[in-house]
Amino acid sequence: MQLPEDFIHSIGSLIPNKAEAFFSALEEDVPVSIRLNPVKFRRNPLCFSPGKVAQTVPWSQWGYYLSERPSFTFDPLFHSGYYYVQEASSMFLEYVVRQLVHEPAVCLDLCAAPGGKSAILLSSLPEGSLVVSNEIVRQRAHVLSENLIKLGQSNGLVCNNAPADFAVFPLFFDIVLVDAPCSGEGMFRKDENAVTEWSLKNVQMCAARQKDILTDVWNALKPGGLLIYSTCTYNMHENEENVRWIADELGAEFVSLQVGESWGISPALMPGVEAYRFFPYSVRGEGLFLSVLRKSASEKTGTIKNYFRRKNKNQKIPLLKSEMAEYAPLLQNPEEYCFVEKECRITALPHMHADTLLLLSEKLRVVSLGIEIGKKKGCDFIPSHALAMSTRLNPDAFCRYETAYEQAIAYLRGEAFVPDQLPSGFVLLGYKNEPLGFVKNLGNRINNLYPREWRIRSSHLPEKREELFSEVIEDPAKNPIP
Ligand SMILES: C[S@@+](CC[C@H](N)C(=O)[O-])C[C@H]1O[C@@H](n2cnc3c(N)ncnc32)[C@H](O)[C@@H]1O
Repeated sequence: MQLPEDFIHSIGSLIPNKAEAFFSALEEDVPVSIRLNPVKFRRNPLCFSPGKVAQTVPWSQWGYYLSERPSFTFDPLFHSGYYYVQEASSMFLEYVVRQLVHEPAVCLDLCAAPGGKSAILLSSLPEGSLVVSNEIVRQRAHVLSENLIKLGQSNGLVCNNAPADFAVFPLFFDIVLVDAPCSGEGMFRKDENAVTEWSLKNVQMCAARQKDILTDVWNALKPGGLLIYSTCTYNMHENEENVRWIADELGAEFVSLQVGESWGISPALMPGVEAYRFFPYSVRGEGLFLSVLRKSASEKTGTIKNYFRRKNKNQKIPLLKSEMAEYAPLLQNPEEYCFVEKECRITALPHMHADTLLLLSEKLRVVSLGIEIGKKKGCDFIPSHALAMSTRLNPDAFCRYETAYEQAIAYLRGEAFVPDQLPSGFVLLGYKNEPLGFVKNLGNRINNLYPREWRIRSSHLPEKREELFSEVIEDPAKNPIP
């Protein structure tokens, strides 16, 4: 790897005693890891195929290092949201959440695409929490939405806004995660572009932009709320200097975490700063910096209740309680949801978050929220892919058809799907018992309803079909499933 001279010098002064170990670690292979989707796993516990898993990720209950990189594109379970391909260091957020958050929280993931950290928040925050996943770049916001829809949770909202847009929600969020856009030094091993785009000037530009982002969103955090700040870079300008600045200028105190001694996590490199650093010479993962700060509780208090006194005069999305009966059978525990309609699309919102979600929808550019149930088309109702992915789908609402591997791949490619015997009407296809999506059997033809933009585009199949999961428990004791 050809590293910029200035970067070599900056690492030399950042970690003089470890620089050599650092540069040799950069020449090593990138570890491959996945994080199981707990909600889908609990519902349908499958076993890893023998030899696929090398080790568990110590700071994550659901993270696994794989023994080699499989072709994820050709694994139907990847498309059904059974797991998320995620770099191991970033799974540390799961540990942070488990250690610090014990009450349901309203959480903003400000820089969320492609969605790895939102996936963790959605599955690790206490039951009853709500996660707003925001991404400023429109196209990336759609990728974010796709990734989160596959996870099948109903307690989320995906939006496409600038950090300053959250100024209309003063003191609203219990937790704000800023996984900031950065100079990406921690990704050099994974991403050659990160190396070519790096410069000292870019580091300064990133550090200044991070401060702007933090300033813009700060007022949206409740007094006493948690700010989790992270980057995937090593230099102090984007890390310790920025969190020191948050503590001093914005008014916050550092929150300490107890971390496992054998995990290889390093402390902050600046006195008086509490942070957790992941270097590739001591941790199996890429570079990560993470620090948690608690906003001073002394600021004037405002609670979410205040919002609801002022809001709802111009409610744009009518609640459709009267039509609930029609959609209720599609969900398990339908009494926990209300149904809303906008532009012929029906969405189920958890009752406990409906007011908050509707309030947020008034001010933000929403990409997706709750569970999109389906679309009205003339007299027809077409179930949406989000319903197929949802863990709240009533398993008895649709006829199901279990596909063979080749059929599953053909379906995910958007090809015509011709099984032997398929019930008529909407049918939910599955693979290894995990829903893949809907088809509509019209008798003379079968419509493939898998979203066009999400299809597998590659036309070849890998020579060897090596699946990550098998249903067969050959020796349960040997399968490292939690
Ligand atoms: C490190 S990535 C986030 C990764 C994500 N949290 C995850 O775990 O998958 C940073 C994100 O910030 C977005 N971004 C870039 N400029 C931004 C800005 N000025 N304000 C907010 N977000 C920005 C990028 O588009 C990118 O998606």
